Amino acid sequence: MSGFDPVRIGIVSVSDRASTGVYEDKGIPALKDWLGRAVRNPIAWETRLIPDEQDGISAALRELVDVATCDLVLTTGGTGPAPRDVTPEATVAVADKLMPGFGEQMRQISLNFVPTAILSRQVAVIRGKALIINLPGQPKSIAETLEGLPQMQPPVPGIFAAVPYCVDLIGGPYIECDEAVCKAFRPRSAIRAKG
Ligand SMILES: Nc1ncnc2c1ncn2[C@@H]1O[C@H](COP(=O)(O)OP(=O)(O)OP(=O)(O)O)[C@@H](O)[C@H]1O
Ligand SMILES: Nc1nc2c(c(=O)[nH]1)N[C@H]1C(S)=C(S)[C@@H](COP(=O)(O)O)O[C@H]1N2
Repeated sequence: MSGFDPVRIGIVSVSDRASTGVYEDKGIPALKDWLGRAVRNPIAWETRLIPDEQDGISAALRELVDVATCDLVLTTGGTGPAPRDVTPEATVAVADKLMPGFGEQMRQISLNFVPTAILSRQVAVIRGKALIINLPGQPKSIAETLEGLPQMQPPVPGIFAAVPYCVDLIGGPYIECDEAVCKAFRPRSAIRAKG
């Protein structure tokens, strides 16, 4: 027994071209790589590679939360202004609650990497006992937004620092991070004593 709660994580790569084989999907591997390094809990993965279709994206999110019982779902792609970029609309359509701070913080972080950061309309929402977060489609933006720039002065925290406590608050598993990758923050009263 590892002593860590098991966590079920859904990953949705939204890309017309990757889902039809025009290019290889790099979104799912990039998310698995970063999360696999950052999260110490045993992870059960649910992955989906789908085109930029609003109803299909919403259906995948509903299925991952309601049927596959994911605690956390991350999407990548389809957050921009192009006509087929509809991931934020599909995500809001399945929301019980909006969590605007995630999108605000991601755009701030991304401005340190690209001047076009504000073109991402990414959102985060709660559905049931799951947190759903949109990330941009550029595979490199995954580590950029999740990890931030902890070495910078002053440090820019990545958005994943707030994910474990958010998941606590909605009744999910106690997520623990490898501090070398991500310094998660919880108020002292919420930190679980080591068993
Ligand atoms: N799943 C993916 N795998 C590999 N590269 C990707 C992926 N998604 C996006 N990219 C890269 O990031 C760029 C910007 O992503 P964006 O989501 O805007 O793609 P897009 O232009 O809408 O095309 P598509 O939906 O066909 O991936 C793409 O042009 C592509 O180079
Ligand atoms: N961290 C980060 N954020 C980023 C980018 C990036 O390369 N890195 N690309 C930007 C660009 S160019 C666009 S158009 C928007 C939307 O991207 P998407 O449509 O691929 O989701 O994300 C923006 N946010």
